[in-house]
Amino acid sequence: MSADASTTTLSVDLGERSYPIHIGVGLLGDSQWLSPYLAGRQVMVVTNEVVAPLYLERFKQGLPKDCEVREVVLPDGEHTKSLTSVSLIWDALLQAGFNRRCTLIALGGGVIGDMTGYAAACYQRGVAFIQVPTTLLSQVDSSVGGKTGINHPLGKNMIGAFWQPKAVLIDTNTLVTLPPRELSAGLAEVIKYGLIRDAAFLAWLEANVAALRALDSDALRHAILESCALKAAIVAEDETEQGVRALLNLGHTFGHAIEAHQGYGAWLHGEAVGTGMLMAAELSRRLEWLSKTQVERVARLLDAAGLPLAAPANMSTSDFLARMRLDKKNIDSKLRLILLRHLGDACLTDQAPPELLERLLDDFPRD
Ligand SMILES: NC(=O)c1ccc[n+]([C@@H]2O[C@H](COP(=O)([O-])OP(=O)(O)OC[C@H]3O[C@@H](n4cnc5c(N)ncnc54)[C@H](O)[C@@H]3O)[C@@H](O)[C@H]2O)c1
Ligand SMILES: O=C(O)C(=O)C[C@@H](O)[C@H](O)[C@H](O)COP(=O)(O)O
Ligand SMILES: [Zn+2]
Repeated sequence: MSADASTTTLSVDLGERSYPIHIGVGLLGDSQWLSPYLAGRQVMVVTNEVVAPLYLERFKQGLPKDCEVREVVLPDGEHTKSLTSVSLIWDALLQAGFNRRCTLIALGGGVIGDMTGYAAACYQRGVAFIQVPTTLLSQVDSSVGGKTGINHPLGKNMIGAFWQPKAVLIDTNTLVTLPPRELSAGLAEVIKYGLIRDAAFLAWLEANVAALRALDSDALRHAILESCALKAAIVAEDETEQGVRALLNLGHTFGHAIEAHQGYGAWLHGEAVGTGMLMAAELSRRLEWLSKTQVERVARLLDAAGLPLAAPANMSTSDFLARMRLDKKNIDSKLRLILLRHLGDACLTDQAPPELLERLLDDFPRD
C-alpha cells in the first residue's frame, strides 16, 4: 500500500493483469491517475443520464489534453443492464472509428461498470477499460475483480466475461450526492465482507454504521479501504471463481432470485443481497452452525444499515427455488449456497438438505 497526502493505492495482484485501486478525495479532476493507461489516446467515457450532469464535465477536465475524448450517456437503472445498452456503446465506438488501442472509462455505479467492462471485453476482441465508480456499492465491490456482464430476463448477470480493468479510480467525494437508499444498498456488500472473512471488521461496522450513513468521511474511507483490500486479496487468489471467490456470493443466490423475480430495479441489488444474507444466516442456524443470538446480530446490523429484513410478499417458496436452480454456482442439479460456519467465516456447500431449505423459504418473513 502506498500513500501521498490523501490518496491510498491498493493493488490487485494478477501477474501481468495486475492493476491499482486509487482511493482518495477529489481524484476525478486530476489527470495524473489515468494518463499512464491512455497510451492509445482514444477515450470513450461511458456514463448515464444521472451521473453525467453531476460529474462528466469535471471528469473530462481531468483527462490529458491530447486525448480524443468521446462519451456515451446511457439511460439509468438496473433494467437497462442489457444487450441494448451495450450495443449503444459498440455503436459509439465504431462511429468514432476507435481502434484496438482505445480505452473505455466507466463513470458511474455498478450498472455502468458491468456494462462498460463487458463492452470492452468484446470490442475488437478486447480493449482496455478503467473503472471510475461513483456509488458506494461500486467503490467497495463491483469496480474490483473483473466480473463484467448484463442481465437476462431469466437471471442476473447471465451473460458476461471476466475482463479486468487497467485501473480503478475511487473519488470518495462522489458519495455526497448519492441518495440514502443507494448508500444503504452499498453497505450490504460492505457487511458481506465482515460476514465472510473478517469478524473484527464486522464488529467495527456495528460500531460505525451510523457514522457511515451520516457520510462521515473517515468512516467511509476506512470501510472502502477494508472492503477493497478484502476483495483484492480474494480475487488475486481466485480470479475466475474456481474456489474461494464464490464466498463473495454470500446472499446472492437468494438475492439474485429476488431481483429477477421482482423485475430488475424494483429491489436494489444491495437490498436483495442484504435480505439474502439474512436468509443464509438463518439457514446456517437451522444447520446448527450459527446461534439465534448470532442471527439476531446480523439482522440488527442490516436493520441499522437501512436494509430490508423480509422477503417480498409476492414470492413463494417455488418462485425462489425456480430462480435459485438457475444460479451460476450450481453444478449438475445440486444447489450450492454460501453459508456461515461462524460470523466472519463462510463456506460454499451443497450439503444443506433440500427440505431444510424449503422450510426456510416457507417460514422466512415476507414484507
Ligand atoms: N461486477 C461485480 O463484481 C459486481 C459486484 C456487485 C454488484 N454488481 C452489480 O452492480 C449493480 C449495482 O450497482 P450500484 O448499486 O452502483 O447501482 P447503479 O449503478 O444502478 O447506481 C445506483 C444509482 O445511483 C446513481 N448514481 C451513481 N453515482 C451517483 C452519485 N455519485 N450521485 C448520485 N447518484 C449516483 C445511478 O445513476 C443509479 O441511479 C448491479 O447490477 C449488480 O449486479 C457487480
Ligand atoms: O466479485 C464477485 O465474485 C462477486 O460475486 C461480487 C458480487 O457482489 C457481485 O454481485 C457479482 O456480480 C455477482 O456475481 P455472479 O457471478 O453471481 O453474477
Ligand atoms: Zn453483489
